[in-house]
Amino acid sequence: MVNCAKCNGQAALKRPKNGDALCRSCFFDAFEREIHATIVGNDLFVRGDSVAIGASGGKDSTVLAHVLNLLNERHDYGVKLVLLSIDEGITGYRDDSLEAVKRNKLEYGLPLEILTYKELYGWTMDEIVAKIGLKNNCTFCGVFRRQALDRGAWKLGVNKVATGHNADDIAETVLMNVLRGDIARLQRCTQIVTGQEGMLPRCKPLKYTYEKEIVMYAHFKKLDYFSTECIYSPNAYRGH
Ligand SMILES: Nc1ncnc2c1ncn2[C@@H]1O[C@H](COP(=O)(O)OP(=O)(O)OP(=O)(O)O)[C@@H](O)[C@H]1O
Repeated sequence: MVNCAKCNGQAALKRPKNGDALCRSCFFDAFEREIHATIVGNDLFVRGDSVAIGASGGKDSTVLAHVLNLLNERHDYGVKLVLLSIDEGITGYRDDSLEAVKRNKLEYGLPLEILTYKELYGWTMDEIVAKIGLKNNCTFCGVFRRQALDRGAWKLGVNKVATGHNADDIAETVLMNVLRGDIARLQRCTQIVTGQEGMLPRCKPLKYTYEKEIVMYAHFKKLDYFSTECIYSPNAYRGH
């Protein structure tokens, strides 16, 4: 038996982040404390903020919604949280993942707003892919989503957006920008708060959280999320 490095009980995992052997409860504690430290250390929220959590139904945004809701109560941030989902119109993917978001809305007691590409742009991603095929479709979708999240946030009257981007996502983005030689983006992409002119600030509370630990946390906490990859992303540069 391996002992928990914190409480000496039975360890349940070895943390990918630092190799510590921890029991479940000490892992939850460390995981949540680190996200709290990121929020406080970077002044991500101030009392009275209204924050839309970009909720895709995937593991990252589900863990983000769960942890923000918990920390907001535990540490009395005084922040109003709302779930904001964008339905890109991808049959067999987003329709299923949005069902997970709807269940989370009930579980966490948070309001949920869903905006669709169809109503915003007149096209679903299914229709776009039928027209342009599986080349550059992720680029379209990414640009649309960024704007859709912003429009949804204005509609909800919030002053900030939080997304579930994690440390692995950011490392991938750094690598992609190096390979593309995109110096401007390389500098921007590691910032914890972004927001181009005229857009609401966006923050990434999971910036220092490892993807593997997010999966472990979601698994041990039995969080309700949808784990399939987008059916239209096999050619995406990120995956490559
Ligand atoms: N359809 C969407 N609606 C709302 N927010 C989204 C949507 N897609 C992505 N996001 C936001 O952007 C973040 C990063 O997007 P990414 O494509 O990595 O998400 P994912 O793999 O679909 O799901 P997740 O990141 O939740 O595991 C998400 O964590 C979420 O906050």
